[in-house]
Amino acid sequence: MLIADLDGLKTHYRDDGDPHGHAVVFANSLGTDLRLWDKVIDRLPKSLRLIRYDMRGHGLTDVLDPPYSMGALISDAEALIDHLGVKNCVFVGLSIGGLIAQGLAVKRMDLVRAMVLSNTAAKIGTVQTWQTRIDTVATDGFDSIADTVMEMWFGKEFRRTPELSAWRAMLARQPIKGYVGCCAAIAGTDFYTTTASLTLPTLAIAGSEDGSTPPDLVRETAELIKGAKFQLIKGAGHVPCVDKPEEYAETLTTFLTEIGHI
Ligand SMILES: O=C(O)CCC(=O)CC(=O)O
Repeated sequence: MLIADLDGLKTHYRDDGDPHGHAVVFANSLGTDLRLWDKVIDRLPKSLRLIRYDMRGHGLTDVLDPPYSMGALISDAEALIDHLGVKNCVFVGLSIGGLIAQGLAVKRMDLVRAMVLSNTAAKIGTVQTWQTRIDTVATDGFDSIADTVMEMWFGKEFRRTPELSAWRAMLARQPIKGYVGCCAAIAGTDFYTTTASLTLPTLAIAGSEDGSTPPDLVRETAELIKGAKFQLIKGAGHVPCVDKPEEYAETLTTFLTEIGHI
């Protein structure tokens, strides 16, 4: 098991593939851990260096008291990448991970040469919707939101499979402090202006059945960035790396090839 001590924050990560290969760094969505990427990593060329981590308050990474700021989540990603001696990675961020990608690309152009904004936007939800989520989870726990969240996370077809219960369990087993801490970070983030200043190669991915960041919202963010590509995965929900992993890996591989990362 790999743990990096990032200025006191013990961060759980995995570093797979070729240690000398071009690096791809993956950042998770809210309420998930790094297993989110298992099916995609298995389908990517092993000539790549494939790094994924549990963000603060999630998985096996330290849980600090909430609230968290988006700046802190971006600094955590930055510190891990520096710790691993990586430069010029492609940063793949899903939902809150995509907010981290946008912030990191603005802050550290030397670390990020291209980004994949998966099921994300420059701004997700409103302060009010996130405050309601924080209050509900803090008072009633994950059972009060889990069924609704599963409908947002996965396309209809996948929700009929037995695997759904495992993802529901992953959500329910996240530390509540970590989850609400990250909800607060999303609530306070609006990257419209800074993301519009970005010029790095960008691929935006949306799921046609995404109930959290619907395709039009993802497309609107892609359109802020000159030259960004947009790919819709049909039948996928908010986490297409889980419910449509073949299509996701293929889309990612095509992009990595186009930009000369493979
Ligand atoms: O998935 C995320 O990182 C946050 C966006 C969201 O609304 C998904 C959810 O509600 O679980």
